[in-house]
Amino acid sequence: MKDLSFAYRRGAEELFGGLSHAFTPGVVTAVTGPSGRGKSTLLYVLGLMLTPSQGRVLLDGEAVSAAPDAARVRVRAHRIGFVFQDAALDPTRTVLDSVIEPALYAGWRLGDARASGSGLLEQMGVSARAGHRPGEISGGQAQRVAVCRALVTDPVVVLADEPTGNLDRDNAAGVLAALSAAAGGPDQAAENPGKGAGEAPAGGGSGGRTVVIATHDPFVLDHADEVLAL
Ligand SMILES: Nc1ncnc2c1ncn2[C@@H]1O[C@H](COP(=O)(O)OP(=O)(O)OP(=O)(O)O)[C@@H](O)[C@H]1O
Repeated sequence: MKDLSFAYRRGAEELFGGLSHAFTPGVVTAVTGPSGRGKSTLLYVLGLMLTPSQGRVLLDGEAVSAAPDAARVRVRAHRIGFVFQDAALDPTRTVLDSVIEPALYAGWRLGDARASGSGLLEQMGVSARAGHRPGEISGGQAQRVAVCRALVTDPVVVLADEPTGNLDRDNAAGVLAALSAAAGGPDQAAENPGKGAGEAPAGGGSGGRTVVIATHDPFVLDHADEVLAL
């Protein structure tokens, strides 16, 4: 991101104040800061759901935040995975249907989406819950399912908003290990041997994925490769 600022309304407080940072594939970056400073908003801007009021989001050197709507939608669908706060799974869908939805939206064939989704659920240790609905699984399982959903299209960027927010230490370790494994950097999972941790293969070519986590959680801050304070 380059010189990035965002305001929810014209004349409203500018968040981030012209922030620049190069996120690196294979690296897990934790974004932290006091409540209300704009951690979630920054993730939405990086995820192309909000448009910066100043500055740019660049992906492989391309100013994707300034691209026309259709191109932004394509980048979001194919290259970015998002873990929403509190998992935010659709209560009416089964776990597997929730996981494969982004792949179907990105135009994948049903069989390919199911294969990718089932494989991820297996790796994350939640395949036994594939046919259940979110009301029938634990908070830790729901967060791991949300990580599967974010990874199903094999994106190069994974953005996670407070993914360990309401979890105990073991479940937080599991979710963090899954995200570290997704990054595929040198320290992946080895430092975070959480219970039931996933071993999601790193995508995005040999350099792995770029993983950005908005968090207050001291456990995540301790184990992230780098910390960016807002
Ligand atoms: N949709 C919105 N419209 C207007 N203002 C908003 C909107 N969403 C958030 N804000 C405001 O923008 C600021 C940043 O909010 P944001 O949720 O990004 O902060 P945060 O650092 O993630 O906070 P927390 O740690 O409490 O989750 C806050 O002042 C918030 O009230």
